[in-house]
Amino acid sequence: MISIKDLTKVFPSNKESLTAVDHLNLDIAKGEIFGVIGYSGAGKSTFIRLLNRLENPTSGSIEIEDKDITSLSKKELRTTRQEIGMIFQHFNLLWSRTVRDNIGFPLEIAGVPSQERKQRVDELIRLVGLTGRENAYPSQLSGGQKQRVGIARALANNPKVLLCDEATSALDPETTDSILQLLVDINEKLGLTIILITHEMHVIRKICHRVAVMEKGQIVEQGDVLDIFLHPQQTVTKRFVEQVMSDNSQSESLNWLHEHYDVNKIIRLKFVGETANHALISQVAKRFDVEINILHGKVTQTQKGAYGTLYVHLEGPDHDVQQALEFIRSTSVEVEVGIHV
Ligand SMILES: Nc1ncnc2c1ncn2[C@@H]1O[C@H](COP(=O)(O)OP(=O)(O)OP(=O)(O)O)[C@@H](O)[C@H]1O
Repeated sequence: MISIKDLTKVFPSNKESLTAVDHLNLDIAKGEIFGVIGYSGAGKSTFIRLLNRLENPTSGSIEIEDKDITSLSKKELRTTRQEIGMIFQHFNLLWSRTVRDNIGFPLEIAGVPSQERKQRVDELIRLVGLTGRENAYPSQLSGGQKQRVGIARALANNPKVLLCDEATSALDPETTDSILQLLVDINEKLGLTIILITHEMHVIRKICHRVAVMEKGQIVEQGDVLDIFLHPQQTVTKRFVEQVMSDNSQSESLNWLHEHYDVNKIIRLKFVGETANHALISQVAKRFDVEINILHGKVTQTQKGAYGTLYVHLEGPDHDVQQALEFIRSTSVEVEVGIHV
């Protein structure tokens, strides 16, 4: 649905020009929730602003449903922009207008007659869960409610794609969850393609189907969210995955394990799907003359299913331990012997 080829944005400057987006190539399918993650300065904001031509590219092309939006005239661009909704970290609402009038604003600009506008605004208010707050002003709303207004406004003209620029970065964790859930609901209900940029891996984990990792204006790694979490290749990706996987209790537990067990007998199992490990552990215990103790584990949910890591300790005659390990390796579970903290 969206095909980006060799997209480049150079900001000229007196001293040295800066390449914020550097020959970026990406394809995004219809109905996907696609996340782009990167640290500050990676070029994410520039990239997303190129997608709706808030920035003009230096070179390259962006096709949305076979229309190259990099070669549109100003007039064509005005109508095409209605097909691309956008929400922002700081909401960008009109402070002197009520909820209803903020949501109706893009419809006014598009010349929608007032009766039809009213109907559409009512629908959108219900969709984003703002019933009862229609006549409030932005200053009277919580952060989550403001973002709901932002989402309703972005959806007003039935866009083909919704761009989210760090849409939950200004919100507390609970409100973040409710806004992310709203985005998932909208994606499922309307089949809307969503592209979001973020520096927070838990946002990617919770709602994205696929993810691209951006560094120095380029995409250095991309794939299904579950694959990226299980097999991150690049250093930057590994750091992002650790944001979600590691927590204090985990590193404390691993330190404790290191002090109390022979490290060569600690096995890390990586598995996909919650049930796999339960069946596996009991099978190993039944088939082989080994004692298997579960030491520590964590299961993480993504939009594409669960994955987890389990630390176990195997005790028994060497031969049996080796056979048990071979058996585990023959399943889809990955085995790493001798963890290092
Ligand atoms: N209008 C501009 N003029 C000159 N340089 C710019 C402009 N906008 C962005 N840049 C530069 O381009 C690079 C990428 O910035 P960008 O804001 O796209 O990154 P980002 O990944 O979104 O980071 P952040 O989350 O901090 O905004 C940075 O070095 C930034 O200073």
